[in-house]
Amino acid sequence: MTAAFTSLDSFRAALAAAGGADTAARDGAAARNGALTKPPGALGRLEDLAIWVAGWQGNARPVIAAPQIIVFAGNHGICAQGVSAFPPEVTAQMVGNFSAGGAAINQLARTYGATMSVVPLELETPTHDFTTGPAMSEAEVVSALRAGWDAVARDTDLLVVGEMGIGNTTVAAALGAALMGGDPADWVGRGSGVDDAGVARKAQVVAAGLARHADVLADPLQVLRCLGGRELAGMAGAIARARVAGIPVVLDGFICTAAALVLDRAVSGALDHAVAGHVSAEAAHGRMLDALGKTPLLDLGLRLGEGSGAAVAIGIVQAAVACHSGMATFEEAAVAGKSA
Ligand SMILES: O=C(O)c1ccc[n+]([C@@H]2O[C@H](COP(=O)([O-])O)[C@@H](O)[C@H]2O)c1
Ligand SMILES: Cc1cc2nc[nH]c2cc1C
Repeated sequence: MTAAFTSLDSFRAALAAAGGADTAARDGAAARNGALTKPPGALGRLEDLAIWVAGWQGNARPVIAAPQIIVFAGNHGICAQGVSAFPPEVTAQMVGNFSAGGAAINQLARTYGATMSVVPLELETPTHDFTTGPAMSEAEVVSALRAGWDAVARDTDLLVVGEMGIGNTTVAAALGAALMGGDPADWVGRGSGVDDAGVARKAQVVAAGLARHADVLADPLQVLRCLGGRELAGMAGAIARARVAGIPVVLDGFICTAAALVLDRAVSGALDHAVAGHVSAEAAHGRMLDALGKTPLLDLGLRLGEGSGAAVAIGIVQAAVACHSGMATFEEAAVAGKSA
């Protein structure tokens, strides 16, 4: 699926042109849900999830036969400022681990029958330190958006995007602060394990980035370019592609949601095709999900990234769809309906 955009403006236009869910399929699924052999509402949020998938798949009896997980990787100039507990080489080393099948996300992909691919984005060329200049040029951010767009397979029926990028919790915090406002200190956390001094450094770096790029804060795609990272742009490109293609998406943790937030702020309704798979232990994630009006499916204390929380939530969506599409109706099973 080759991307139809070559600039941030044409990316925004492609996203804005996306259609909505198929209301006939959604209404059909709601009617079917009401006829299934269970007390009304007894499957709770699973019922809403199945109807939501039906709308985006355009099928009142949806299936999840081809879930896809894509892990984007990128490196960050701000790592030189001591914002992570791990050295930046770990990003490329983990890409090797993903390719060899040794990471958590490999095991989760296999567990839920999802295909998994990893997309390293110029790891040997970290983004520019955003405290001294824009993280990326327009050509660089568009290239990463296109890599994400093109990575979505044609037959995908449920998409998870994840990331690997030492330093990227500081990037996500900068995006959160830029797009939602508030004190930089409230957006930063321990990430992959920094101490109190590291958390304080992260807050200073975010504050410096906001001051340096004050002139672009009103434009979400320029915020992505100036304060973001390649793996976040890759995720944003893939989520946007899914929106245009009508593929439902499960969002992962803090970094994935920050990338998604950019789309929501750039084009209203851009995340109508997305649910929140989980809430991360990184405290600011919950605030971001609240702002997006998304209630996470899981709260397991995860703070790994890689798409791991969303991958576990694939199982929940599969369960919802299996019940919806596989259950008998009261009539088919000759079960008496509610008497009063
Ligand atoms: O997904 C999350 O909510 C999450 C929370 C904390 C850390 N991470 C992962 O840890 C890395 C970033 O942590 P850090 O401390 O280097 O900014 C990056 O590879 C993320 O995938 C991910
Ligand atoms: C080892 C390691 C694995 C990861 N997976 C996602 N982010 C990560 C960060 C680190 C440090």
